[in-house]
Amino acid sequence: MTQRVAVIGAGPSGLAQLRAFQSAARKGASIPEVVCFEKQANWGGLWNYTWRTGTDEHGEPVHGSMYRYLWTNGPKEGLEFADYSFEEHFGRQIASYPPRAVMFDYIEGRVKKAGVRDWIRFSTTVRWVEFNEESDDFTVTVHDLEADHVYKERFDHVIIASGHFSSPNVPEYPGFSQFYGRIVHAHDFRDAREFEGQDVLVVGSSYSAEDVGSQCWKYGAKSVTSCYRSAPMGFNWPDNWEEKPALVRVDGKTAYFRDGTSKHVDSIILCTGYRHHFPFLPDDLRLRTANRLATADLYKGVAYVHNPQLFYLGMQDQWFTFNMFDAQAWYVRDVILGRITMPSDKQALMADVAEREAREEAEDGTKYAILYQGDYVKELIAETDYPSFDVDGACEAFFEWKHHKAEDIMAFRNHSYRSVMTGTIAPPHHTPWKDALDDSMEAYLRN
Ligand SMILES: Cc1cc2nc3c(=O)[nH]c(=O)nc-3n(C[C@H](O)[C@H](O)[C@H](O)COP(=O)(O)OP(=O)(O)OC[C@H]3O[C@@H](n4cnc5c(N)ncnc54)[C@H](O)[C@@H]3O)c2cc1C
Repeated sequence: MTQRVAVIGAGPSGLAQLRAFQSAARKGASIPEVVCFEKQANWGGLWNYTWRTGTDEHGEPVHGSMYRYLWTNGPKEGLEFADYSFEEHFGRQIASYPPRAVMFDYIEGRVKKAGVRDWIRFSTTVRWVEFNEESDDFTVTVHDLEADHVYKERFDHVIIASGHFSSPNVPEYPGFSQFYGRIVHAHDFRDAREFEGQDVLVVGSSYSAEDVGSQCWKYGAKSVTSCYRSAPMGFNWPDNWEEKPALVRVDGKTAYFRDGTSKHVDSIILCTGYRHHFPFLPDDLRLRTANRLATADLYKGVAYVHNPQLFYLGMQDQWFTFNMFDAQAWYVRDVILGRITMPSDKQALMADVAEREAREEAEDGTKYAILYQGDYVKELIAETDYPSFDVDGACEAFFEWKHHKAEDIMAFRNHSYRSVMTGTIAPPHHTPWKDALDDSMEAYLRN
């Protein structure tokens, strides 16, 4: 009987999985029946932008965490698909930090070409997955949101590609319930113009804090204050941006910090991260991991050690994104197709995880993390027919990116880098940082 594979989510990871199976089929392999369940009405995951916050048109939690004027944070040269370059998609090289509409178009271009849209059941949320010991397969319960119909199907393998930047981590601080400005998590941040003329407090010190704070500043906030738990971001911020140690409490519209200082604030944006959240999984199948390079309990970063018929994609802290998801998806495909044999003994699977964790813990620092993930991508692609690409070149692009941010955090997106697929250098782009209200693809490509 034909094997059946369920893929949960049609974001960049889930789409990588569909493309992996399609490319094997195109080369003549016999592949399982692949069904992808996507709760949104379109593909693209986080890159499928929505203005909505809270709940969607079906009353489901909104998945999107991206905002109106989001430009890629890292250079596109680090994430380019090895089987579908930006040049192939746009017919020419484009600048290194595209706005999200351009990224969506690029993501969509590859899967449109692959012709896998009809493998996806849109507006269909996975409600529950359980493993059947006797039949050695899974029962997946889904809700067709348009028809408002719940049904179950059986699958031999389940691949979780539901992302981990959608369920916000929302801390509580004394005085929040009395604060009479707006308190919003980055998950619900959509348009920086809302904060024009305001004193904005950004809680956190990672990418969200950096970019959301920068957006507020660029779109006219009166001042930005960011606060950190362990270390400041340390960039050369503009005059009206101040970094402070941890927030302790708020009183009225005054925020108090660990060093005893205080600041008037009109709005508070919590850039306090996300949780790995799988409300559709029972305890025995549910990944419990921090956002780290070596996820807990995943052999080769993908196969769930407690049930190796279950896979997770893209659960790592992400330096590499799209091409790492591809490397993982091709690996998972080849395990399912029987081209790769994983150890059958659980101890061996767990030993692999322990080794990865030990390596991650041996050293730290950004450069190390980038190299670590680069090595991981190399390791996986060496085992499959995913087109090999210049992973070291991608690491170089990330190093240059870090360097350019340290030089000028507000203008680092004006730099361009060399494509690791085609070798051409991206044209320069002058991101209009003060007034980039036209972030459409047309405006970008005109540049
Ligand atoms: C604000 C922000 C900015 C970012 N900027 C960049 C950037 O500049 N460059 C970069 O490379 N990466 C960036 N990322 C990282 C981003 O996580 C990845 O680019 C990518 O979107 C991850 O793909 P994914 O498929 O793993 O997850 P997602 O994109 O989150 O897609 C998961 C999909 O699963 C679906 N899903 C979830 N639960 C269910 C369910 N129960 N049933 C059915 N479907 C379900 C969702 O609807 C969604 O479509 C950013 C992330 C955020 C939050």
